[in-house]
Amino acid sequence: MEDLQSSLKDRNLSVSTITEKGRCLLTTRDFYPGEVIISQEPYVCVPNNSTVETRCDVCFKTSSLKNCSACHVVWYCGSTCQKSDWKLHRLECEAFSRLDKDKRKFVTPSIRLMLKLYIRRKLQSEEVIPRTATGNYNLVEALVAHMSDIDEKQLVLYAQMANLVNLILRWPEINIKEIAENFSKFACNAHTICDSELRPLGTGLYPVISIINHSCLPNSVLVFEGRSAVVRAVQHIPNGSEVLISYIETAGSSMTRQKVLKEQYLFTCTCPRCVKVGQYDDIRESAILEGYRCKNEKCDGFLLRAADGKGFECQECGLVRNKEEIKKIAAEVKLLSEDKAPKLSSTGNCQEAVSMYKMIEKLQTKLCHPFSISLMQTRDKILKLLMELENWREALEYCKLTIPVYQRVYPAIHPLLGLQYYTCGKLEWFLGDTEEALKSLTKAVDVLRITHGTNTPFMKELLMKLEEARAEVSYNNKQSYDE
Ligand SMILES: C[S@@+](CC[C@H](N)C(=O)[O-])C[C@H]1O[C@@H](n2cnc3c(N)ncnc32)[C@H](O)[C@@H]1O
Repeated sequence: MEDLQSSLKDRNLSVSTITEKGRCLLTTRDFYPGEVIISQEPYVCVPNNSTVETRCDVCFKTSSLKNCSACHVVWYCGSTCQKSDWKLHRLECEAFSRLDKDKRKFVTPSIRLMLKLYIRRKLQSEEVIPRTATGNYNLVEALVAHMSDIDEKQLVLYAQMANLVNLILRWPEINIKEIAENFSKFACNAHTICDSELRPLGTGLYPVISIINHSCLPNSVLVFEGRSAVVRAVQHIPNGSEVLISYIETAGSSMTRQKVLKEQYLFTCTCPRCVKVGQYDDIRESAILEGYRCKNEKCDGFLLRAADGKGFECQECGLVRNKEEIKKIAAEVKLLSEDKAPKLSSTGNCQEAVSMYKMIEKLQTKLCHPFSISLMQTRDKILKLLMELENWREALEYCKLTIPVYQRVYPAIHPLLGLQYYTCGKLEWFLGDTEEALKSLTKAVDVLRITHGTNTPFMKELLMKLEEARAEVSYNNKQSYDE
């Protein structure tokens, strides 16, 4: 802990404790939007490999992969990554090689993350690899596990997974109860590693980043540069403040956010958004984001349960929508969106998937408020499919439909909003509307330079596109002036 405090002191940070939250990370100077507060390499990480997608175990690339010729479980993109991983993989490889082929299919990413945790711990204690102030097993021991808060079913699952880890490693000194507790620690401390466009790639444990608590209105954002976790300020954070990130998708209503936080992270959030639960403004916002639309298509009022319980009443014009009618459409939406449409997308049937999602969109337009999050999510799916089909014009129409909802549900500096502006800009550029592209790319850069910095290949490409758009607009303006 002393090592950690002194390492954090050099970065103008310190660890403290808050009664209702446990440990927290505090600033010891002011931080400004876009500044890196802290970055950390993973203590352990794994790609989310499955039968449909495989990534290099070290850099998470998907191209030119070869699997380890001894265990056939782990994949690398080349000898550089393979060699850099050998000290750690050697022990894992021995263990996998002992396993029957049919047992190897039980080696999920979570099991591998645990195996890697124990291997790293062993190698550090034997001084085969160095321990550092921000990368050592003591920091893992300090993570919250919430063992007394999790339900019986979950405990049984963790115990089964711990047994499997024991079966694979076969180390006499192993403590199964401790492994089960570590699975619980993973559940509320591990982070999903994403690429710059926030597509999930893997899972990692970053024990210092894990000290940072949650807010639904955070002052910082966590992004990844390769495997490194980077926390940047999204607003001015005065000296002595708590650094806060969001653990979840914050677009949902307070009730939805609270439910997710309670289920996965086992706490009740009291951030400035959550304290408003039950207040009129919060009820109204929830009804807009997750509720139904008015029967009168021209009215954009929000609906609340009618006093007689038989329907939902528009708070603007007083019209009541029948509960049974709503139930019927909602059931249709559920069937199509949870079953039929995902099946079509996952089998690469893009055109048919677009048609199916458009049917869902039509139903949701009848059912939901125009600012509904589920309608926005359906349109986002259509947008992505249309981009795969290279139907730029229609994709742009869908992108434009989603932006007002993004602007409503996310703060002005939020990576998802920046990325949506970027998509819009790219589509406008492809379609030759350079002036509009310049506006959208400028908005994207204004957000993403704060959340993502300016040094990654992703940001360099965006900045280059912006420069190109600027040059083209000024060339076009000059041409029309000369004429
Ligand atoms: C990743 S850890 C954060 C660090 C943690 N406070 C600690 O002592 O190690 C996540 C856990 O911290 C606590 N936590 C995080 N944000 C919180 C908040 N806003 N209010 C209350 N507890 C919070 C919850 O117990 C949650 O499961």
